[in-house]
Amino acid sequence: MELPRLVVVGSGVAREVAEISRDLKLAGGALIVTGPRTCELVGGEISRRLEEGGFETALMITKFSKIEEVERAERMAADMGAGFLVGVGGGRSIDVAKLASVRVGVPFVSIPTAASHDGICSAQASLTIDGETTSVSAQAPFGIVADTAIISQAPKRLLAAGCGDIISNITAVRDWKLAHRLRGEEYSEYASALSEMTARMIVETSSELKPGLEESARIVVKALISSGVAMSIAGSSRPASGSEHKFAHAINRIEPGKALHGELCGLGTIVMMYLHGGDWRMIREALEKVGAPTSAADIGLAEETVIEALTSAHTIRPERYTILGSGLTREAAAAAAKKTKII
Ligand SMILES: NC(=O)C1=CN([C@@H]2O[C@H](COP(=O)(O)OP(=O)(O)OC[C@H]3O[C@@H](n4cnc5c(N)ncnc54)[C@H](OP(=O)(O)O)[C@@H]3O)[C@@H](O)[C@H]2O)C=CC1
Ligand SMILES: O=C(CO)COP(=O)(O)O
Ligand SMILES: [Zn+2]
Repeated sequence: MELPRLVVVGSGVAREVAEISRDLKLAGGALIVTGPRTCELVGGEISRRLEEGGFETALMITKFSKIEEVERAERMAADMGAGFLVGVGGGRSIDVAKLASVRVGVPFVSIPTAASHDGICSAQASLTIDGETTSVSAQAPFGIVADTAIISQAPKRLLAAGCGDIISNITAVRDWKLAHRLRGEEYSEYASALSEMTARMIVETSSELKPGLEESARIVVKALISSGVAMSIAGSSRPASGSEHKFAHAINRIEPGKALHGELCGLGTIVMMYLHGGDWRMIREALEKVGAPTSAADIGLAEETVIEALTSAHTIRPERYTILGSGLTREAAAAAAKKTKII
């Protein structure tokens, strides 16, 4: 079980990045992997603070979490002889830095700029390899620096997406239990209990979570970290990624970049909860309260895309057994989507 050495969550903590790096006994240059927007907002500042603290830095701007970008980061890290990698931004930048760091054999520091995904703390990286979203074993961040002053100022869609990614743990755990019972898949009570409890806490506080509030950013970031710990306990993304994630990945395969990861996972959770015979209205209400989309129309998806994703989702990572089993018929997919009002 790989867990971070140090997790710092609070207002203004990004300013202490050099001191935190020294506390972690990090040495040598830092390759900072960041996105175009997040570089402007935070990445440049992190670089300046590290340089002032005596660390040499180089910046790599990435737009895609693709394996080619990981290879580019590896080359840049090797050229500068980086002692550690830093991911500054959303899930894509963090995943690229995370996987490149383990391939180079150096530690990795995670600096999220939004509470939008639970890869902040996980030891997995989700990347596009040969056009497919693939979950790759990487390493847990050595340190996490989550500055709630920065995170609370991110666009409100990102916070809502983060809630969707956490709420999706409810169906992910149901799928895991099903696979354990039907297929004898290895199962961890601790990982599943932590994952489920984290999701329940977000459902219970959903009416209090407001964009722009540091307290809300803190609650969601801590839940995302907790979800990442559940993945570390399991040694895979199983406690946080089931049928609803397959649906999200299927949508991305049909219409890439149409919506945020957590938004699609939230939408998928509504319909997968229905298939599990659970309280899908409770999921829908919680998503509504946090301002996340609850229908295809909310994110500009065509009904046909949703039906196609529902009927093809089981083909994604087929070894991961879920409620989708060997697939839904077109009629069943359309009926489930209509019943749950996602189309
Ligand atoms: N490894 C794991 O365990 C997990 C990985 N993931 C992966 O993470 C990704 C999803 O992450 P997500 O963060 O939703 O998506 P992105 O990384 O694509 O970020 C979405 C957008 O938000 C922008 N952004 C981030 N922070 C701010 C901010 N403070 N202010 C303004 N804009 C900001 C980014 O800017 P910029 O253009 O600068 O990047 C980007 O354009 C997916 O690829 C998913 O597969 C998700 C869950 C778990
Ligand atoms: O997104 C994840 C957990 O929230 C994990 O991603 P995968 O679906 O790629 O395993
Ligand atoms: Zn996810």
